[in-house]
Amino acid sequence: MDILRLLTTGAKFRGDRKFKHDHDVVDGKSSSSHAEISALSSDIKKELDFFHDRPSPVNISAKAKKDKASKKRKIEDDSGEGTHEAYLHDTHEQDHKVLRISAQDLRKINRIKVTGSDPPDPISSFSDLLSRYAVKPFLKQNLQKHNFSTPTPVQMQAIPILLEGRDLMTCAPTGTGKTLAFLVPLLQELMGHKKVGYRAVILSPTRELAKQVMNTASVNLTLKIHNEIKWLSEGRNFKICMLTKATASTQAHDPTARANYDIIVSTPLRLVHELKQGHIKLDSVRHFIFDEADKLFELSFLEQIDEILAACTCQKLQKAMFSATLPSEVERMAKTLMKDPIRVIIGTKDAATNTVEQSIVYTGTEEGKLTAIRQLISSGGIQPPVLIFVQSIDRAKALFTELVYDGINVDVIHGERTKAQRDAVIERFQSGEIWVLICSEILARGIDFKGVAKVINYDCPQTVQSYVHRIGRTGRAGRSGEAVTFVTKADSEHLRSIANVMKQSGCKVSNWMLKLPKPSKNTKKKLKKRPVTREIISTVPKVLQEARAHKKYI
Ligand SMILES: Nc1ncnc2c1ncn2[C@@H]1O[C@H](COP(=O)(O)OP(=O)(O)OP(=O)(O)O)[C@@H](O)[C@H]1O
Repeated sequence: MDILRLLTTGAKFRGDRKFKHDHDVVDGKSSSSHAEISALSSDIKKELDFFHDRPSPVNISAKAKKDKASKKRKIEDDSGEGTHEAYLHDTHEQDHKVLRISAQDLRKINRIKVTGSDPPDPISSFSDLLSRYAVKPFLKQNLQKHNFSTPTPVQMQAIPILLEGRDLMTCAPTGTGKTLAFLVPLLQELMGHKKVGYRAVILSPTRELAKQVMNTASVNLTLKIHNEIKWLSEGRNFKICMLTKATASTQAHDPTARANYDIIVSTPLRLVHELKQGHIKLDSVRHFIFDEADKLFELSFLEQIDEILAACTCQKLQKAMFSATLPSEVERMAKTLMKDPIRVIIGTKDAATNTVEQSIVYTGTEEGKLTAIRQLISSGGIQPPVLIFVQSIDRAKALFTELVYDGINVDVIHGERTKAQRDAVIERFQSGEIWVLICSEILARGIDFKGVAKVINYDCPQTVQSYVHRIGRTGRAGRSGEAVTFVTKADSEHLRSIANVMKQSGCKVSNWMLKLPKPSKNTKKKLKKRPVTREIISTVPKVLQEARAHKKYI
């Protein structure tokens, strides 16, 4: 028997939940409410509790239990090093218990692994920033105002490292707040410099080069960063140059405006273009952030990264890289650019976020996928908002045509749609007007859609990194999510590595999947160059397909 057939029994769709919750989410009644995060996280295990809404193990320690009346207490520091105050939150913010735990324990509880020379202790609360680093009060106030009460593990460790001026390489799961982890120290540091033009660069990758001149992902990534800078810097006048095709012709060129800007947020291609035109100078840049760093260190970007770094001539250039995946070869390469870097891994390297319930469905054939998705929908197993990933633009269009004919509230985003169309689709998806969004790899990274309930990998991702980033569009900021991956026989080469990711994040996986043979180096190379060839998505007879082709749906 084909072992892949066994996967069919692994199908697990929940039809018991109604749409009400998701309506509330997309209506904004409960989008990213921290009350909800709190409720959800009470169900999750301690190591998954990135957002600390669940009482900490130290909170329920025997010592803490003994002395309930006391607001402030001390826990002996067994390690004898790095003792500091830790705020462990009760459900009511004002009811803090101030405990003393070691840096070691704090790291252990939060699964923070640090290597490198003399790393600073992690912070345990945003208040630590005031007491230890005298950060400007506006940062703490803005965090509070926007309900960010406790740092996530990556923030606990990355913020002090950056505040101490060190270079940093970070790998932390998707949706765990890496953006704030670099923005908080960056804004603090910028407050201390003289305004002399661009002093910080935040680089985000474009999705694909050449053919897909489609910048939705990168534009939205840079937009995400831009938005976070905006609210975090409320009350202060930071000027951000978001380098896109549209803005490049205006703000970046104007020498008076340039002198006032503090931060450039850009993609490598755009920045190199502006450098070559002589429109931008980076000689005052002191801080360099590589967001989605592993993508930026792919071969296709290296030349541009070199050119950009060569333009940053300031002696004191701090570099930091962040990603949810960090392949070893990328890490090796990145290390050569850094000075005595500290390496921070949250949980396990290249792991999926633990807040996503992952499953695999063997569908046999391409046709089987359509049947599976229709079954999923008719059984009430899809709770919006849902993201469906496919392998190519053509497949995105074909699946859209199929699903729209089924009367599903669906739309599609790909490189052949205009920028205005793409922006409109994203806005409608975020507002809840569209329930199901079909997309190519383009939306796999970085995008912080609020409350995506489910990710469906209609086409199996071709690398572990792609899998981790795609499913990371759900289960963000401590919320729970689901991810289903459809596989056919053609995907058998990828199954083992996906099964490993699932196992690492605590999902049930059949042993035989983990025991599948490793693909050879040659096969891996081939797969990298050319993704699996798939049959056309369609259950419609050819005659009808042709008739449809005359109409314009997209
Ligand atoms: N300390 C915090 N408490 C609660 N929510 C937070 C905290 N920090 C960040 N968030 C929220 O978590 C969400 C995910 O953050 P962010 O987009 O920075 O994740 P990420 O780690 O960069 O993910 P990805 O790897 O997918 O890009 C955002 O909505 C952000 O506002």
